[in-house]
Amino acid sequence: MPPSGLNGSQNKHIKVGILEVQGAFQEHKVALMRANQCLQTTIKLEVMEVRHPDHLSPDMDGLIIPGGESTTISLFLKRNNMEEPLRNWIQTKGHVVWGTCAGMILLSKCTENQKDGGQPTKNSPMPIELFSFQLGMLDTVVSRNFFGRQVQSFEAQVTIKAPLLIPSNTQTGTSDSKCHGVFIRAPAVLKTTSSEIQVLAVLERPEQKDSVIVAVQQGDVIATAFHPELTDDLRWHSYFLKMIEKAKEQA
Ligand SMILES: NC(=O)CC[C@H](N)C(=O)O
Repeated sequence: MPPSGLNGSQNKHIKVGILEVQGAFQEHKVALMRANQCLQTTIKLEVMEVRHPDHLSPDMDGLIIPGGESTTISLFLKRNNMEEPLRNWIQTKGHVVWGTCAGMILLSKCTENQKDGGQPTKNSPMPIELFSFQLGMLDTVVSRNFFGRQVQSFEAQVTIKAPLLIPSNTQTGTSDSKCHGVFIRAPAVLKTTSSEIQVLAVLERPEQKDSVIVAVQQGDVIATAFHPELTDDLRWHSYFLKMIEKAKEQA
């Protein structure tokens, strides 16, 4: 009998889309495939590119919004008439979405440090169609470029605050409560604005004597300010696949 990492996973088919506009979409794809192998399921995982409204098919189960530049990504989505289809797709029961870095910004309801062409202000002279938008799926206030400019990008240990629910017999990374975080001109969550938000990870900064929220979950939506796809630790991709399986069972 094949080992089953996920309950009742035999012969299932999961489709995951990756928004392929900018960022490490190839790395996300490889990590998803490896995570699925490591979970030792018999789930058939299909990874598909998402660049057009027609790609947002109702039978796609999960979507990753990779990093990049959130204004550019949102303008791409707008110009390709993907804003509403994407919102509708995310809000459909059983669909799971994960935003990394710029993806976290796009998923958040509120953003600080928005650049020109970002969120509309009352007296702005720019035509409205040039404004970027946010999907508003997370009750969070996110600060763009929270840690500084590109040259201030860094790598650091992140403290995981929630069990990532990975079976201990898999090779999906260490089982301790830390993971390696790659922060590239990363955002951070300044504030959570509802009790539905679960903090998944924080970055402890002893020098500043604070701890910054860098990963959150609200229902079937997760967001990480850092880039697990750029490390060998597959726990986040495994967690995402498990969320999909659970959402599929409940849908
Ligand atoms: N690595 C990233 O995705 C960076 C995000 C970028 N700083 C933004 O504001 O959109």
